Amino acid sequence: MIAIGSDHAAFEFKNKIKKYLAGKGIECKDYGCDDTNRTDYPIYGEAVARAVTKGECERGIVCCGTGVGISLAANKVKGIRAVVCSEVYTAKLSRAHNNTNILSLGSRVVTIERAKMIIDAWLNTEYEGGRHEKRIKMISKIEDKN
Ligand SMILES: O=C[C@H](O)[C@H](O)[C@H](O)COP(=O)(O)O
Repeated sequence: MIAIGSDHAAFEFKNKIKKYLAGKGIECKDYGCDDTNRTDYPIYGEAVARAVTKGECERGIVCCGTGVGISLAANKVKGIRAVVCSEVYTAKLSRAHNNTNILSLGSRVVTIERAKMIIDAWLNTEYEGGRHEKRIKMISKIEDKN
């Protein structure tokens, strides 16, 4: 199950992503927003992040105008590693090396066709572990200092 969320700027974009994932047989749970009325991305970034850390969903996809604000909000939740991507290479490496658990996309930055390619790369790449594990643990330790 993938948790998904957006602000108003990416509402239509999110719906296209949901349709794309449904076509692939991937289930999504939508944490809002529910229309194009202007709203605030931290609400949805946090909601998706908590769905992931609570284990309601395995991973999350969030979207706002640039993908930046909503990823910043998600990254404030302990245990979240959210990445903003506008190309496939970073999406793949963020999984393989950084074990990202939330993908963030900017509806005003990438086309929906590019977003689909980024999503496919991100969903289909496994974390490699090994030498990267120590670094992920170091990130967790930074959280513990807060
Ligand atoms: O990082 C923030 C996002 O790109 C927001 O989607 C954006 O700031 C919303 O802008 P506006 O309220 O002008 O639609």
